[in-house]
Amino acid sequence: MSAAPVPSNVPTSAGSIDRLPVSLPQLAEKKRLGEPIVMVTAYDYPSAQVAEKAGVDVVLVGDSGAMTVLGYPSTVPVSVEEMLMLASAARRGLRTPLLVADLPFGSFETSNEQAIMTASRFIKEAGVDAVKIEANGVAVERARALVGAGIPVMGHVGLTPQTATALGGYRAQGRTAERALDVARDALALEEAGCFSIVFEAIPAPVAAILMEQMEVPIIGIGAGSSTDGQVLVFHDLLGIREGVGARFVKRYADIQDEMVAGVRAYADDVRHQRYPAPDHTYSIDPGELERFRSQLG
Ligand SMILES: Nc1nc(=O)c2c([nH]1)NC[C@@H]1CN(c3ccc(C(=O)N[C@@H](CCC(=O)O)C(=O)O)cc3)CN21
Ligand SMILES: CC(C)C(=O)C(=O)O
Ligand SMILES: [Mg+2]
Repeated sequence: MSAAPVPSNVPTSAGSIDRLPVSLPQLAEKKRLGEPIVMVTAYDYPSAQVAEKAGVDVVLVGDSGAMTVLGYPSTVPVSVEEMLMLASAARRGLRTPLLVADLPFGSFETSNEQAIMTASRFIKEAGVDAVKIEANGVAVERARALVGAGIPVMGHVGLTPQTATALGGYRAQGRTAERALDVARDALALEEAGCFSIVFEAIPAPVAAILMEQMEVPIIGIGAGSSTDGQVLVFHDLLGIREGVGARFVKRYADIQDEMVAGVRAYADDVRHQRYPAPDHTYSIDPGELERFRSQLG
């Protein structure tokens, strides 16, 4: 008996029944045991495969992909359709890590219904395990609604790039007592709303450390010091695939852009000097067939 055809909108590796992703309880257990949680972004099939092979715990299809792979000047313009394409591609390259996708700006703020409809698309069409939303005036209510609908939600506080204009640009947050209290309120409210984990982005390390005393869910930091339960970095930043965003939290572990430029330059050089293609790179044809072809062509 042959299997029924898979509808084109069903992610084939995504929902695969033999997949055993990192679970939410496993992340909570890592926090309890003090084992750091490793998260990295990925935006396509090869970057997801790299994250998988490197053995990370969580992969984030960040809306930073708006900037790193789509070339937008900020994360704000990226659409749900674009994010779904990135997330679907990442999904096909992953088995084990938990896959989380950012809900893009404008895709969840209007109503709880809009948030659930958007998040459901990420889960059903792209096969993600959870969604992430940035703190804003409505995020707590949306997080509660999403969790109530059975959708795992990661929160994001501190520097929230989707509302960076209101925050004064891509600037560290929580640098006065009042502003640190704002970050604390966001984090505690998102936790109370049912988020299984929260990202702390660009806040002073001592502020994060004090907040950590109160947080019960796993906290993933980026520019929040070493007290958090895990760390996240953008794939293209840590590998040097693009020029950095200039954030002090970026540590570069490779210079892949240099290697990629060198590779393409060597290829261009080979073509221009007729070193490529070599005979090994070409296809043969039976000499008789070739002679018939030549004579019939006229
Ligand atoms: N490639 C990339 N990596 C990221 O980490 C990232 C994105 N894109 N896009 C969305 C946001 C934007 N992010 C950023 C971008 C810049 C700074 C930055 O320049 N920070 C400076 C100024 C700090 C301040 O003035 O307080 C720094 O020194 O860290 C921080 C976070 C983090 N996210
Ligand atoms: C930096 C992480 C937390 C993020 O939100 C993204 O990559 O979009
Ligand atoms: Mg993001």
